[in-house]
Amino acid sequence: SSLPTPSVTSVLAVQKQAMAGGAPGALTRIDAGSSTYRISSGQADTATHAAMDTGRRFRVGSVSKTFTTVVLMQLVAEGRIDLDAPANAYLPKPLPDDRITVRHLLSHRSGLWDYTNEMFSSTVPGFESVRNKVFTYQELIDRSTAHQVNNEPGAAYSYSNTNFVVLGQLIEHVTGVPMATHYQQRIFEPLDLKHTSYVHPQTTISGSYARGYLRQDDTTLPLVDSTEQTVSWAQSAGAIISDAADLNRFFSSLVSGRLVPKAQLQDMMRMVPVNADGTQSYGLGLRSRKLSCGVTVYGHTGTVQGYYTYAFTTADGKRSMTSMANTSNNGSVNTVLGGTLEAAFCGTAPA
Ligand SMILES: CC1(C)S[C@@H]2[C@H](NC(=O)CCCC[C@H](NC(=O)C[NH3+])C(=O)[O-])C(=O)N2[C@H]1C(=O)[O-]
Repeated sequence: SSLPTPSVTSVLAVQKQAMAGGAPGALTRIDAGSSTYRISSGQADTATHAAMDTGRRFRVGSVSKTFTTVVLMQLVAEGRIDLDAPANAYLPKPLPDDRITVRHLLSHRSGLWDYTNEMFSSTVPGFESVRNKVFTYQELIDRSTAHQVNNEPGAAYSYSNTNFVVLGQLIEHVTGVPMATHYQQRIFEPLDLKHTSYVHPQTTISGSYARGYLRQDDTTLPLVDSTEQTVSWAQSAGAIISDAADLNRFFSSLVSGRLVPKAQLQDMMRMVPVNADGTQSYGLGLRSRKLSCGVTVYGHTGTVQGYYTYAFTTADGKRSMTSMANTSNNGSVNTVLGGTLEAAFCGTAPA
């Protein structure tokens, strides 16, 4: 492709910066045509000092939202769900506003309040209070609807985990099939994503994986090992486990039309700017970022206790990158890690 060669030196510099900022380790995998770049730094386990390596699995957080969107859009293509119908037409218990459509949920324009704002207002106590809990979708939705909405349906973009918890409930209510089965049969098996799983509410990660470390709000205190958790607070909004190779294959397959028909893919990739300079946009369960070299990449980011993830691909799927740092509650590390996008797609060094 006409893209500049990825800069391994720059990826390494970004990962070293992330570690200087407090991440025990980081990994980046770039798949560019027939070339694969595997770059890892630091530790996957700070107790055993096991080295990070790009083959390790990790919790992907909100990258899960794109997987949930693929399931939903397949059901749209099958004529079972209408994007512009009220979500209440498909739910067991109505949302407070009949005007909220399925499309509003997928584009974070429903206005539904994000219950994690309250759940994690105090980072480690919040995490410790839910890490072994199992929630129903309805319990999470009820936490949201106890609060005022952020905006009228469709009136603004306001990112909310609630939207994708409602979508998980909606898909299960319409089909009578659990999300785990949809993910497995509609995505993981067809794409042969051998290292991707949805094991909610199991707390452990199987195979080779990186441990995750949550920074405390009092940053002078030691990191908290947050690896084992149910992620029941997120489920269809954030509970998938994967690795870099599988995420690269998922996003390149998505944009190459292997997961949803053209009409649905076009719907997903119809982007609305969500930041001041228009370099970041959101479509349906999908982010895009316009990079310094003029390339726009499509994918999603993830933040779950102990793990930051960037997973993006070019519009033609010919180059994909996944980058992960095994810490969270550390905004500067998250921002620094985003520099791998410029290194991978523009071949440039971090600013
Ligand atoms: C929009 C985001 C950033 S937040 C959303 C989702 N992750 C969460 O909602 C987790 C929030 C708490 C995580 C925790 N932080 C605190 O507890 C702070 N008090 C930490 O850093 O581990 C995800 O993933 N999305 C990211 C996304 O889409 O990129």
